[in-house]
Amino acid sequence: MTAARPVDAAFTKRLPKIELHAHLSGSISRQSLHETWAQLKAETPAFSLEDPLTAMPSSKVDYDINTFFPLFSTYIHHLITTLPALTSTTHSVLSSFAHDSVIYAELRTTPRAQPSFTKAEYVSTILDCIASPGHSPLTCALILSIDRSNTAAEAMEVVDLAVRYRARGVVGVDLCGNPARGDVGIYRDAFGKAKAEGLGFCLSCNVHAKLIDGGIGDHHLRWWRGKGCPIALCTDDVGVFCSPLSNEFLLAAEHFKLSRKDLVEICSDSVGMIFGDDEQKRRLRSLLVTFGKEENLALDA
Ligand SMILES: CNc1ncnc2c1ncn2[C@@H]1O[C@H](COP(=O)(O)O)[C@@H](O)[C@H]1O
Repeated sequence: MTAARPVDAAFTKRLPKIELHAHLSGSISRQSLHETWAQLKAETPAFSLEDPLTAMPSSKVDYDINTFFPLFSTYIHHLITTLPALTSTTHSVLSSFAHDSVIYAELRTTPRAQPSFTKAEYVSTILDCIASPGHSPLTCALILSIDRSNTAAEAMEVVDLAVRYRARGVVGVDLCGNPARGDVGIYRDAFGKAKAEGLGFCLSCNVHAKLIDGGIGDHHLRWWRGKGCPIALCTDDVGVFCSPLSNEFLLAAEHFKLSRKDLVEICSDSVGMIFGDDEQKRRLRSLLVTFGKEENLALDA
């Protein structure tokens, strides 16, 4: 029977997936970073940053809590310093998700200012990319992150930007950055305002950066699934860890003995967790139902 066929990479690739936790700068591929670097190098020959293909070799994915966060603060963020670079890297992220059959993504990013743009322009430019056609059937929403290195005033600025750009697709705020740093208590007012404004927020951790003990099999997915809790599989930083969402589904199927039907059900559960509106939820559910029929999977109604 079709439903009993084992999960394979082709199945998880074509499965219409929901990405609820991806950091924008961490989702940029090495190739896209390299193209940005080459452009900067051509414009400014004195530009001294190392080529991403050398600084982040494709075989290197073993970043841990000590090396992961400095990768952004000392390197990746120094490559995205112009609005054209932000635009091209954002489009490359959207295109990669679309090619991996992601049908809805909530991208998160910390508003950053540079000499050539303000934090508001940073957010607005990303929203322009998200709104532009060309990545169908992927649709995206934006979550603005408070980084644990932010001051209380900067955190409030993030929430103010989220409120200002809500009508253009900002759906929530989150807390990101090195969990070993800072005192999150200073963000009480900022999160209080986000809550009062009805913005969504969520938090996470992962295996690769050694933010949990053990390996994939020890992930808390097993515990939550056993409790009947809906779960969502997400990538966090596909540009750094090189594990697209389709691969996360494949790993989950292998390590937790999940069937094709289980994986579609995880996607359906994820739909219930999006910050998007009911119309968006209906669109995603309909795509999943169609997929289930095409794959001959006996899904619950
Ligand atoms: C491994 N799990 C994680 N835990 C916590 N924070 C993370 C993270 N992965 C990424 N970030 C946060 O996202 C920023 C990069 O994207 P943006 O420049 O904001 O788009 C990083 O600086 C880090 O603070």
